[in-house]
Amino acid sequence: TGSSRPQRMLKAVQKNATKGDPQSVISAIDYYCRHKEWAMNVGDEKGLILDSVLTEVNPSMALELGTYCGYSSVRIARLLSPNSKLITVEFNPAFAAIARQIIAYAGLQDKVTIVEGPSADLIPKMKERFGLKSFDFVFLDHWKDRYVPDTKLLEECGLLKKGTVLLADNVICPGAPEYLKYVRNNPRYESRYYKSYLEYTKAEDGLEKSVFLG
Ligand SMILES: O=C(NC/C=C/[C@H]1OC[C@H](O)[C@@H]1O)c1cc([N+](=O)[O-])cc(O)c1O
Ligand SMILES: [Mg+2]
Repeated sequence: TGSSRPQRMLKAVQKNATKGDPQSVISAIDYYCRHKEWAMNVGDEKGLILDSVLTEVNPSMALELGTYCGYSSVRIARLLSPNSKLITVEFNPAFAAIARQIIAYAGLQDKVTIVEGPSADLIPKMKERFGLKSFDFVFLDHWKDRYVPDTKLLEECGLLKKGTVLLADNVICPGAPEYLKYVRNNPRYESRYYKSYLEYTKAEDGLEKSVFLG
């Protein structure tokens, strides 16, 4: 049978990007997905907002829920300080396999740990498995109906600390209405919306940044 969209994305990276150069990997994926075949990467426009929030937070320990092909893993990991780490959770093994190769092509494999499986099962095991106390930054980009339950789980597992920043993709399109209600009417979060566009399209979408107040 034919190739998959993630496999074609990896091919585009191998063909058009420079090994060890994260920016060229990002540009190759954005070019492919804008001109050849759309894919659900956070993309270049929302990616600039992700970059600016990351630069502001400068996290030591970052978590990403929803790796897909690793585009945002590369965007995040390329901006991390030395010794800072990204843990990224992906449910779909085929996606995880492609992401591993794209992250390695960018030369960021030492900063990124991909964990395969359902976020609901993996989050409660994070402290013991990675010897970490809490996350400074969380990027939510997985199934939109998992944003609220997984945020509550992160709270319950003591994985958020005062000042932890949650950044959620797709709060408008496809939409995460329950999540917006949860973080916006919650005294434990200070939330704001960054208006942008759905990746590679003219449709509205945006990122919600929510600071956990402890
Ligand atoms: O479903 C989306 N993301 C969640 C992905 C879910 C699937 O990929 C990761 C997970 O293992 C699952 O198999 C999504 C969808 C659109 N979209 O326009 O449909 C745009 C986006 O940025 C998105 O993150
Ligand atoms: Mg998304």
